[in-house]
Amino acid sequence: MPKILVIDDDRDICFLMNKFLTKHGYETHESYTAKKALELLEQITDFDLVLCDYRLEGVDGKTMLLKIKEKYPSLPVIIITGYNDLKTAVDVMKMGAYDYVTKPLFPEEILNTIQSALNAAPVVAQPVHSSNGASHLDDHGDKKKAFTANGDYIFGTSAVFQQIMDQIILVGPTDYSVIIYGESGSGKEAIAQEIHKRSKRSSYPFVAIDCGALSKELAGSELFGHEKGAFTGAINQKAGSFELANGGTIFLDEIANLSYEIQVSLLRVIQERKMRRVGGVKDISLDVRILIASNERLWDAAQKGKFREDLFHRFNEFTIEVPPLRQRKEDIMVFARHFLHKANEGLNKKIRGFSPEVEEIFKNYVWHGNLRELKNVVKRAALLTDGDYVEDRSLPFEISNYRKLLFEHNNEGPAEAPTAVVPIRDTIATAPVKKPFNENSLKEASIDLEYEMILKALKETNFNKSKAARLLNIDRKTLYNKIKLYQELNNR
Ligand SMILES: Nc1ncnc2c1ncn2[C@@H]1O[C@H](COP(=O)(O)OP(=O)(O)OP(=O)(O)O)[C@@H](O)[C@H]1O
Repeated sequence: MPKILVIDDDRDICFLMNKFLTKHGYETHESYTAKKALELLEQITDFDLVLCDYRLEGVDGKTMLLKIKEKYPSLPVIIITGYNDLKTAVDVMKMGAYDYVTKPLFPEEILNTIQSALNAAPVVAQPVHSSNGASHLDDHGDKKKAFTANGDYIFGTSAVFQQIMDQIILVGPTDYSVIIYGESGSGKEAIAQEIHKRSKRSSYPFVAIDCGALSKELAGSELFGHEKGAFTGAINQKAGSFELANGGTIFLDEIANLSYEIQVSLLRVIQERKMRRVGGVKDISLDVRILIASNERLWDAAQKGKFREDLFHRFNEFTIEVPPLRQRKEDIMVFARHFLHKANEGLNKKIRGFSPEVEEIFKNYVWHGNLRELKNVVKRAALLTDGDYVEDRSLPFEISNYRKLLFEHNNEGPAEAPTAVVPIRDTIATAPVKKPFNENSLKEASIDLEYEMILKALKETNFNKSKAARLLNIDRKTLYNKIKLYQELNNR
């Protein structure tokens, strides 16, 4: 029976999750505080999954995630977050969370996410064997059909995605290292998997490692393995990711986060094509293709002294740039339909598509969390849809009202004639993390609270900004200034 740790200071949520998950055959343990959760993780060492609220009293989700990952790097962690914290959710994904679910919580949605987290091999993705692809992709020609080999990976229709696809086709069969650049959730790992599938290594493992989630202390052991007794806690001998990937491909996500020492070891492994486990004396021969991903330009990181230049040159054999979803709007509905098709399968539903309003909203929304955000929004909307089409009422408030929430960003001129427009959603997405009870962040916490009140007033007045300002007992200009300040704070 899989063991799940639920961490939430809302006791009702813990209670309900406990009841619901137990009914579905899981053993659950709950904790209302970060401290107790960490104690539980010390006592019970065989949890299969952690479900953790982002805003715990005194500790934010990032710190909590780091602590969990420090001890159990491959334990899947699902973060519970409000839509206001989406930017933060994106960040925790970068740090190795498996996925996030947004409040209000829907048990079925959580169950779905838990099941896919438990079914997903945490590190080693199995070689893919071909099966029938998704039907709606068939009219794109043979070459491209191959991309649906596991029925899961699809291609967009934008010119830029076509170009990415051509690059995958070109570089896939070679043994080149590839650097994949792109925002979080834009599909870098999916591209890496596709490259692997198209290589002669496809029947060997594909191992994905999130370097952002590796603590400095454990990174060596995670990547290169360790011998029994190599350090305190090394109770057994363990093979590292490189060894597991032997013959196949290793994907190092957020590579710039690796410490300098590990970068040195990595260079040695690449140059000599062999490695030693931590505490080991025997060399192990390696034949592994390395694919890497980064949010940050590695050349820039090298200039700042954060990333070794020699390592950069080793990897810099081929580069793929994945633009954010908002810059390839033609892809949005292609992916939305694909995710709906997958959600239908998972939920045993037959939703036929999206209402024209939803399509319009999707095309105009900013998608800071890229494909991952789109996938989660579609999954939830599918869950809430009873009819044939997904309607806008099934979307999160911030998305369905995105246009209404467009906010003038003009301090001086009349509000009616704005010179620039700043989507309020941007400020939501970059909301600073509230750190209650921390003296230093008291100011941030109060700004955050102000922002929530502003959003509430806008909702209550149906987005009439003058009325909202009156309700808040401030003038319109002050309202704009507050939003501007909020955004500046978040852009720091
Ligand atoms: N071409 C695709 N077809 C189908 N699903 C995709 C495709 N690309 C990405 N996805 C889905 O979108 C989500 C995000 O993709 P992925 O994990 O590859 O992004 P990423 O850029 O590696 O994110 P991060 O930097 O946060 O690790 C995943 O659930 C993935 O399955």
